[in-house]
Amino acid sequence: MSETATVVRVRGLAKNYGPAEVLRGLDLDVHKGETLAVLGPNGAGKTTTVEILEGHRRRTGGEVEVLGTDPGRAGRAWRARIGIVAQHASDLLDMTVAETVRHFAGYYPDPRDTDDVIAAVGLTAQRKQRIGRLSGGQRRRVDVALGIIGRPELLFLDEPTTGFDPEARQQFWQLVRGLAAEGTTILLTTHYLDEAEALADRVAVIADGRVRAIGTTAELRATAGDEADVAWRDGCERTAHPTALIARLAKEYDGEVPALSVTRPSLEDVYLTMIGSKETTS
Ligand SMILES: Nc1ncnc2c1ncn2[C@@H]1O[C@H](COP(=O)(O)OP(=O)(O)OP(=O)(O)O)[C@@H](O)[C@H]1O
Repeated sequence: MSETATVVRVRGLAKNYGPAEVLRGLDLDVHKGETLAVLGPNGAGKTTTVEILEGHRRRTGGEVEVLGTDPGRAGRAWRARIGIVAQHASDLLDMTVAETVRHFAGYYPDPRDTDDVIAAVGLTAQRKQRIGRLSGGQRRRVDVALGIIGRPELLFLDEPTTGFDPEARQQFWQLVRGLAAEGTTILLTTHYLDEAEALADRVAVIADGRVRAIGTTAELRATAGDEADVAWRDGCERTAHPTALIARLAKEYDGEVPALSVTRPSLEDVYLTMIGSKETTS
């Protein structure tokens, strides 16, 4: 079965909102056990794509298979195999953290232990606090807890760390790495390139309703070619042959080149070029 290797298979996905064509032939595979990060500018269609994969939104056209099933027709058993941390936090009632997580655990056939999950998201001290009295970042952690309580095979994380302080982000990254190490397939959308670099096996860049590029961060960086910026006290130059330039400079200066630096394009530079907000050469 295709399910063993490919957990998500998308071909020619199209989505229109009225006259607006948001997705226009999007192709994407997510392999079993990998963490895939989806990047793209505001309005690129990341949430739309994720919600179609979750079965929460209808598509206009194309083929979609998630865990071997069309999410548009999937039932309860399929739903129990996926976990969702949506972009907009579920605003939950007057219940405490522990009550809420326990309540959601009841929806799944083989849930994780409630206290373990609360500890994993760093809310042990708040377990008896009402959700309404938590900070924004703490509420987001509850969302994460609810997303993983059912021991999902496939976890969707839509901008999960928005509003997290730096320490909470680091803790969350550890948590995601742990889930990945247990074999969970993870599809993550993010605006943070460092988050994509820290967590993702592969990165997909969505722009103009399609996947513009997909690969490891090293592969995406390599699309920038061999060019590097060489700068020194008396000048700077962009070149595909930085070593040769430095050798020449070393001769000119007869030894140490003053204030020498070599800079390769960052993932952010490559990304911004890809989505068209930055020129390739300066
Ligand atoms: N229910 C809707 N009705 C009409 N237009 C919508 C609807 N939902 C989304 N859109 C539009 O579709 C486009 C894609 O939205 P989507 O939320 O998928 O983008 P995104 O890549 O997740 O953006 P962000 O990075 O800002 O979260 C946007 O132009 C948005 O305005």
